[in-house]
Amino acid sequence: MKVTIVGAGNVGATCADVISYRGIASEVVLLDIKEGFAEGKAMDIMQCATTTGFNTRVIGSTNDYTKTAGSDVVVITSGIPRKPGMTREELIGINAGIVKSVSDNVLEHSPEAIIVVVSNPMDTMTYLTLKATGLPKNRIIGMGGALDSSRFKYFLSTALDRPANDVQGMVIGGHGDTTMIPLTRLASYNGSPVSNFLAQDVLDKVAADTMVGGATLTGLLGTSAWYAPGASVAYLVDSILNDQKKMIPCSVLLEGEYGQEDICMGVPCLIGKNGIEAIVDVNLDDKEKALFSKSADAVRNMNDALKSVLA
Ligand SMILES: NC(=O)C1=CN([C@@H]2O[C@H](COP(=O)(O)OP(=O)(O)OC[C@H]3O[C@@H](n4cnc5c(N)ncnc54)[C@H](O)[C@@H]3O)[C@@H](O)[C@H]2O)C=CC1
Ligand SMILES: O=C([O-])CC(=O)C(=O)O
Repeated sequence: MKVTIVGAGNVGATCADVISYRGIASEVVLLDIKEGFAEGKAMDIMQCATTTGFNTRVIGSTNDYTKTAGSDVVVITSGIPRKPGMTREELIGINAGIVKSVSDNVLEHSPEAIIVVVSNPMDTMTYLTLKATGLPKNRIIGMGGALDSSRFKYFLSTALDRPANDVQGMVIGGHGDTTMIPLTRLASYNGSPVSNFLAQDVLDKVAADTMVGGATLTGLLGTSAWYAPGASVAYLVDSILNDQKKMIPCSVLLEGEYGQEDICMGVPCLIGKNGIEAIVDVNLDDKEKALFSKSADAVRNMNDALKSVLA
């Protein structure tokens, strides 16, 4: 199976590293516009093959899309990341043009590919890719909820002082500092509601920390995070290529689901060889439904900025 990652920066290269290390795909192509950069990242990763023991072939390409031909999955991580103090939404002016031209190029050489959109603002970039390519909704998947949920489980596990892998939980809604919805009511510690173990004020803090998880890391690192984002993309790609049908919150076109139309936002999806194979209804309560609707208003507002790009 072949995966192309466009944008060999922090997130793209980490994703390639995790995919190869875990043997998720037989071939990974890293592509970037910076001369020699993707080739360098690919060579560096390949020089781990004998020490970490993998057989994936990773190659780099400076903007030559012929090398990406026949990819099963294409991941778009090209574009600028935010700096401390910025929101993801401020990236739209530069990233919209990049994501649109990249999606045109990848489809020319991999017309059957499933596209995973990572560049921010991710929900709007997913909507842009869907509208610009005209592909069916199952083939355009926005990655954000997998990462936000892993952060949610991290903060829950820290509050519980128990291992993160014993914690279950999901974040839906927009992938933004104010639009994420950590589903605290449904989160569990090995099947028991987390509210059996944590007081409401602690749960509220876990939710608040999750929502600004990306901003906190951006403040600490000077640019946005890459280890958990890259690993989250690899987790999603694994479920596609190996037809695992995992339930992962992803940004997908909503056509009435969760009360929304003509918008891409994070909802729980079954992810398999056809991409988005189903959207799962988790029965939100009235308070969660109100948060989802408020989040949709903000994402829709951002999508309005695409009018000139899509014209
Ligand atoms: N959806 C999510 O959960 C997350 C999204 N992101 C987003 O992912 C994007 C990438 O972040 P980083 O890897 O940290 O940035 P980075 O700056 O390290 O890498 C971006 C790469 O894209 C390349 N690039 C720019 N224009 C290109 C084009 N037209 N074709 C090919 N390559 C091009 C650049 O040369 C650069 O190497 C950002 O927009 C960031 O906000 C980051 C983390 C999580
Ligand atoms: O925070 C950012 O800008 C990058 C991102 O989406 C994340 O790490 O969640």
